[in-house]
Amino acid sequence: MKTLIINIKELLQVRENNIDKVSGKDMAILPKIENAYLLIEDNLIADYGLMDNCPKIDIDKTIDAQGKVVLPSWCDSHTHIVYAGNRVQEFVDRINGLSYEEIANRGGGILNSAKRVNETSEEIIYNESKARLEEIIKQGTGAVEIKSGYGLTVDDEIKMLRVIKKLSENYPIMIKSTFLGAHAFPTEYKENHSAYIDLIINEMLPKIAEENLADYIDAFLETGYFSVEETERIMIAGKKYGLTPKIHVNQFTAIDGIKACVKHEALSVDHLEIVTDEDIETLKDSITMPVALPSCSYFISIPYTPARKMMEAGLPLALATDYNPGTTPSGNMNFVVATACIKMKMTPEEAINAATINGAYAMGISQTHGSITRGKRANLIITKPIVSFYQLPYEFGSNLIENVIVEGKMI
Ligand SMILES: N=CN[C@@H](CCC(=O)O)C(=O)O
Ligand SMILES: [Zn+2]
Repeated sequence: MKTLIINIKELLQVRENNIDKVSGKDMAILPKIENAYLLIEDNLIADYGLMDNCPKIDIDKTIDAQGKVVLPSWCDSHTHIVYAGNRVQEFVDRINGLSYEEIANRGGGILNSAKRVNETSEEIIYNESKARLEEIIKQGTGAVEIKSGYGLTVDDEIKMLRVIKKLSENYPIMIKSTFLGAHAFPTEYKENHSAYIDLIINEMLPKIAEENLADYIDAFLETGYFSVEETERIMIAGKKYGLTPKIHVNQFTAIDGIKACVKHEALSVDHLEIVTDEDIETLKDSITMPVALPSCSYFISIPYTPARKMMEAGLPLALATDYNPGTTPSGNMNFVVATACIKMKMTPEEAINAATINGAYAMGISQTHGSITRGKRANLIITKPIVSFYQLPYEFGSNLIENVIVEGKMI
């Protein structure tokens, strides 16, 4: 099957030779071709170039993109879209003055969602989660990482991971699965942390590995959650089963967690609302991708990741949604990109690099996703007619996406 997109006003993120990520000053460069064509063969990008060189060959379908921008789909490297119910009441409680911490201390927060997962069947959780997945696909997400972490028992963590697996079997987009048993301590382990970590290591991990249910391992490294030492135990154990760490860290406090994550070669460190100069030094020359989650900062009114400072220090940065019922009930990557521009002062070029190729890196798929490169997956966003790609973050509340293509097929 051959599909040809013609008359593309701007074809963005064109990388003749594949790169795995962009860092520092290079983040400001978003290579593009104006008045371009793009040829898709089956599920892959076969060719692209100037319209003047558009191939005259037999094709099955032509799409005229006059006035429109085409770019690689968003790569959302951090979500928790498998959950049950919602936490609308906590949202209202926060408006009325309670903090995230106060709500968690009353048994709300992550433990609230864990209770809901426990009471809800796998089938219902699947149905609720697939609706979220379908929504983000329409919003331009072409690859997504999904975490467990609202189970917190052997059976319920496995239940969540099975739902993730089923989603990846039933939907065409790339889904990477992350085991987040270390998301919070269940009430019965509040005074006995090491027993819960033993449960993760000795019971959850072997079962997850046996059923091949996860690609990555995560922990919430934060004051009041998992300490540096506890997270190190989790990272070491996960690696024994081939699960690379991707860690929640520096959301509310900086407690030297990033150093431990870099030491254990985490693929990404995510949140980073609070970042010290030492953290930045630690991340330099590491393989670990810093990931910012601006919709979370927006929703629970916490600081934004200091993106400019990090990029000026030469670091790469990825952007993701953090779609979850507590701190970010939105999986809209367009809003993430706009908020990064508006609140974190990232340029549109930097934000799009962060949401495509760097997002792909943060879930280990930058060889196949995240740029317009021959041989990569044909996962594309086609916008409505717009003046330039700058209009995407500028009209932050509008849906400027006309079509999405996943694995070569229009959705
Ligand atoms: N911070 C830890 N985990 C999630 C939120 C968890 C929740 O409140 O349900 C996050 O990334 O923001
Ligand atoms: Zn998260």
